[in-house]
Amino acid sequence: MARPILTAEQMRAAERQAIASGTPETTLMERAGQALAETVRLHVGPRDVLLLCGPGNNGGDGYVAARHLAAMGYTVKVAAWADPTSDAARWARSQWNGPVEPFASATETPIVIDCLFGTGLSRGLEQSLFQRLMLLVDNALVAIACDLPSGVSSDDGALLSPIGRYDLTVTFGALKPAHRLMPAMASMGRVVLADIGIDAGSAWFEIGAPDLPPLEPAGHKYSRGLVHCLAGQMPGAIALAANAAARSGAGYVRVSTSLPIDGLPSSIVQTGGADLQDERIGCILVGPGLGDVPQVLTLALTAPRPIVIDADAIGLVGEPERLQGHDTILTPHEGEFRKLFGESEGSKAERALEAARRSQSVIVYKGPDTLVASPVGSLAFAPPAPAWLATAGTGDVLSGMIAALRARGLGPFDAACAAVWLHGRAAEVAGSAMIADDLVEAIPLAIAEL
Ligand SMILES: NC(=O)C1=CN([C@@H]2O[C@H](COP(=O)(O)OP(=O)(O)OC[C@H]3O[C@@H](n4cnc5c(N)ncnc54)[C@H](OP(=O)(O)O)[C@@H]3O)[C@@H](O)[C@H]2O)[C@@H](O)CC1
Ligand SMILES: [K+]
Repeated sequence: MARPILTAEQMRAAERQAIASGTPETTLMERAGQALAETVRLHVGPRDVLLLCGPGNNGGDGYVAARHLAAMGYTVKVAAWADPTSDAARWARSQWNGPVEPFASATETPIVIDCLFGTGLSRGLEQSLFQRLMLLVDNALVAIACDLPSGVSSDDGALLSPIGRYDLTVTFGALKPAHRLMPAMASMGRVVLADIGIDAGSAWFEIGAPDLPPLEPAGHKYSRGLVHCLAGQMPGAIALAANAAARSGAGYVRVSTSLPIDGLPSSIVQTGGADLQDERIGCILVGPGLGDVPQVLTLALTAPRPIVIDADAIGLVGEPERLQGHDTILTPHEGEFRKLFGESEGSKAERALEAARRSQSVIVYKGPDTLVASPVGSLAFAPPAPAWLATAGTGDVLSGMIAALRARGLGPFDAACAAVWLHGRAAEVAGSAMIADDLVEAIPLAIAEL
């Protein structure tokens, strides 16, 4: 299931809404601190705990968690970097009966819980603070962040000051962009989302397992989706993409190529011609292995069909505005993105949305933190994907999967989201030593699990 992702401001608005509907702020904080303590109990053995509390509500969550952990039988120490400054945090502090030591005297402890700063972080931590925090975090057996590691900018995943490596991050109400964006996401460990009774909706969300179009009993190969791939100078890449399209459930995959391509399954048709006016085409795929052949992209853009533009073809687009009026999905990685859209300012999320708006295309902005942006402002964040996807050919596989799901009838944004999710899942199924060809083989297994 898709899960909403909220900026700090949206989260505060959702909190205000919950308070206006009759849930006091202290109740929300009680739920958050209790969820934090419960998550510790579920994941971590009975070792001594140190909670580090900041001045705001993140610190407030820490005092609540300390009380619950102590009641569960943990030996709990609390160290505060500053006295509470908000009413709710002052209340939480008053409910904690144990001692509170100064942050500077906190010593290494097996379980360290960072409740210094969360969504209210407004600048980097001062040096003495982040150095000591990193020492405590990196020397802990288990390090846990309350909402976010202190130093992370909630809305864009930037590090405002250096952070240590956490094993677990417990967040409340909704995921925040930083939980799914680099560089922050790499240091958060597993992210657990706790329900605290806040109703969170947003045009930004984490992609969940997709609903694929049902296969009609009376369907035939064309109704199940015809993907037409355009080969170029290095046909190996388009072969991989075509294979991935076929294994993603396209009824028919065809490759226009001037050279015979070795090793393609016989079910994938190779043709010398390129009749792109064929109304049965569900999606055209151009780019993998294309080389510097701009005519092929121009030809693809003459066809009034959905199109996936990947790899080399992205660099041949020229002006993003050229794609307006076409039904296009673009799949750039960082370098391809900057080549087409320039060195624009802003977070990855903002740049993805701006690129979608300028090109009136769905943008699959690839990386360890892949985003899918639509021209109308929807933004989907990929769930964490295996690191071993960073290997040659996996991008070609993704573009073939997107083309297949588009040809099968999903809209451009949904096709891209579904393919991104299945691509990550297929990589998990294929295992850490996979090559892109193994990833293709794993696609039907990932689909069969749905
Ligand atoms: N939203 C919700 O629904 C719920 C939210 N909940 C929890 O609340 C958290 C957000 O709380 P929050 O807004 O009080 O902000 P928080 O992160 O504690 O920090 C603010 C304080 O830190 C200060 N400060 C900032 N940067 C600093 C720096 N570099 N160095 C030093 N100081 C710095 C800042 O002061 P100032 O910037 O004014 O100097 C202010 O005093 C959220 O992450 C979650 O854990 C839950 O209780 C349940 C419901
Ligand atoms: K924190």
